[in-house]
Amino acid sequence: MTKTFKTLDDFLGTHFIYTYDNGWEYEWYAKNDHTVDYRIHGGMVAGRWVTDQEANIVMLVPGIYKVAWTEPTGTDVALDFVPNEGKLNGTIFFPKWVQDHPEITVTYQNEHIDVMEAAREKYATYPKLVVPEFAKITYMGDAGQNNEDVISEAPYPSLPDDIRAGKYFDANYKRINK
Ligand SMILES: C=Cc1ccc(O)cc1
Repeated sequence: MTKTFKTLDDFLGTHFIYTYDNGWEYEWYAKNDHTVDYRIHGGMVAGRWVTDQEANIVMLVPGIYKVAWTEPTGTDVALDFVPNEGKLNGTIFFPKWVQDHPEITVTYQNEHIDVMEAAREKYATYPKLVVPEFAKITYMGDAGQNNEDVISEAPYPSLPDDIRAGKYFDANYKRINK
């Protein structure tokens, strides 16, 4: 993708893969102006994936976007995308229980909201683990808004490479092997 991002509309519908400087690899999709989907390929909670997470998404100045949300786990996230420079800055605020029991969150969260809510009541919230990192964007795709094919299956090891190699989506940004 070679476009220059100028407006909020340029950002909405964009699909990203990026690697944080701590080595954690994430895939994230701006599904529409209040919704995000993501998959986690590397790091403390690799294997976790989420669709239809409500988020606040704004453009700060042309081409720079801020996204923030709070999750059923109690994890809070703030991302600042600078796609024209191929980078972002993310801060994740993990409750203590996610640091202590990351495996509970490694699932398709949408089917286990009750498990997340029970864990956040049962285990400790504090002290939180704050992870502020820059990331380099390794893939950008124009998926269009509300595309349910973008984040539609569990992460597996070659998935980011398959996407980057153009083997995962067809010309209409639909999954090839569904
Ligand atoms: C905890 C979710 C999350 C999603 C994307 C990202 O870049 C950081 C955190």
